[in-house]
Amino acid sequence: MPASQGQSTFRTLSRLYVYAKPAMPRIYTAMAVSLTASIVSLVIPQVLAVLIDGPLAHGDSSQIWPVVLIVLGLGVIEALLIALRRVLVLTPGTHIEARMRDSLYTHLQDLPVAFHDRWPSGQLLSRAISDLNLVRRWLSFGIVIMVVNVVTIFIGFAVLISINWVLGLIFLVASIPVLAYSYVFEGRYSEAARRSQDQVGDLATAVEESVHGIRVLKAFGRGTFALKKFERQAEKLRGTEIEKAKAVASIWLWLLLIPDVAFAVCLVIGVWLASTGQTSVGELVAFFATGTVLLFPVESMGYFLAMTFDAKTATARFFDVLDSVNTITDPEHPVRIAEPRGQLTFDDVHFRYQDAPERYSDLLNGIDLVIEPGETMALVGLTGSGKTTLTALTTRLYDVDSGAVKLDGVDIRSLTRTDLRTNVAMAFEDATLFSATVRENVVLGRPEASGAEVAEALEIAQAGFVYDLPNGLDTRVGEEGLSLSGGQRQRLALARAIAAKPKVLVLDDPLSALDVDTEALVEAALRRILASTTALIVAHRPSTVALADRVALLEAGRVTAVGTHAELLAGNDHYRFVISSFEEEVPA
Ligand SMILES: Nc1ncnc2c1ncn2[C@@H]1O[C@H](COP(=O)(O)OP(=O)(O)OP(=O)(O)O)[C@@H](O)[C@H]1O
Repeated sequence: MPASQGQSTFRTLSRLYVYAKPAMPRIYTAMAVSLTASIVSLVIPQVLAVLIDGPLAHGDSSQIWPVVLIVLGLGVIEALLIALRRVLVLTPGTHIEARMRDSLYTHLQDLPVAFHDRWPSGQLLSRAISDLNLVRRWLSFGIVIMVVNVVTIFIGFAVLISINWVLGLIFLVASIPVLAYSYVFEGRYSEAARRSQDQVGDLATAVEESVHGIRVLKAFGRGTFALKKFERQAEKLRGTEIEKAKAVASIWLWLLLIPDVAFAVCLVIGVWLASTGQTSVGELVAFFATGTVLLFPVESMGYFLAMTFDAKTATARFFDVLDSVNTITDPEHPVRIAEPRGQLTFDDVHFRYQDAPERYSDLLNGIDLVIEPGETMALVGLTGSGKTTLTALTTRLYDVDSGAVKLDGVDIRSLTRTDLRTNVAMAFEDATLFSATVRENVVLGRPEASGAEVAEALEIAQAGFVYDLPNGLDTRVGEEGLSLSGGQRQRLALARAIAAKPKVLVLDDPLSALDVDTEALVEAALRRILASTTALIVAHRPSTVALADRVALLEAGRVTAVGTHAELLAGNDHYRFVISSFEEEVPA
């Protein structure tokens, strides 16, 4: 259970203060304006009492119209104040929502990959969209009306008691079961609200997954399977929403019933008091008119309590993400490598994924490897041996558990992440492109790259096809580059890594989706830049191994052999075994 879940409503909601602070003057003003409107509405019955007990009782018709005009004037003032309240809270609410969304997005960008491994995207999406929407509605509407309602109810009770303390006390006693039920309601509703918001996140994940994997689902005819899964989740959410609605309905029942019963009791006693001359008709009318004014604040309390608990759980879910600590941060006193040479060293590196079973030894269990400046090292190993994981350590997508990865002898944790990632660029097998232009995608790692550098990177990656796109480099590629083929996406991702002009290039099987001819062309062009760049290339194909000066063999969490391809082929059984699992033969 997230820590925030056990916290009180007040404590959770008070955490919004940091975001709401700039808007607080307007929110306080809105409360004051709204409270004035409520007080005006409470004054109207008093004026009516004066009208009934004065001009009406004495048959003084000349005094009736001025009093009627006062009532009308008060009504107009109340309406204007309510309109002003709306104007006051509308804009600050949207600003707060935008600020919270910005900080959520910034934090998500900053959090390490390990966080994103654990959190389904739909849960993050629902927090960024629907939860923040709930918080905005509460801050710009719910909290103002809640506070004003509570104050109005207190003032109203005081007025009722001042008009007639016997009848007033009956109302006061009637409020006790309402308060008790509100307490029960909090527990019941808050729990369901949290469940519902979590289920919205699960549903968003299901939609995201099925849209993302639409080709696979269609190709395997598994659309019905996805639909059934979606329906089950949607049905679960519907059940929770009904539970919430039932909880609200039951508190509404009490909030409607109890004041009505109190009204009926007061009516009987009030008529008796008036008939025995213990109170005037005017007082009685004022009492019931005031009671009627109080009905809305009392009856709407169920709605606003539900809104408050929705906002509380939404706030808790927001802070669940924001409280997630980023363990991969910049050092307090970063080291700068004045002139990076590009030597990459793995020094007794240990690493395991957080969710790996304890009985497993470390996935990387003491890696020692030195890649000299300008050297191209191929990394070879059986599938699942940890090659991709090893490459991810070079840019601190994950941090080592012990040992160190070093750039020019400096522990990469001593560099700022920006410095590190400027010096080390990666291209992944699964090439992700963003919904932006081709150019924007290519210069992602180095926005200042010149036109000539972009053209060179595209040429090396054999990505000349971009010039044939409708708007050339300015063509927007679709979400994740889905409008391009796998091989085209890989070539753009490779061009992106090359355009970053790093000292160290880390390529995780970057040519796997290319046909043999294109791969040969890319390799020939790559050789040119690899001559001056340190490179670590995960190889699944003999042709990729052929690019390398030396090959490192990853076996059981360690680098068990380093040498030229020919040396390893001649003297290492495991290497021969791994190579034999490749599809083609490598020229020795
Ligand atoms: N994000 C993750 N969380 C937990 N375990 C992971 C994660 N990524 C990979 N693993 C596990 O770590 C092991 C090594 O994975 P890795 O992708 O590094 O291997 P690989 O050698 O690159 O494999 P391949 O040659 O198939 O690409 C696998 O058993 C995998 O299940």
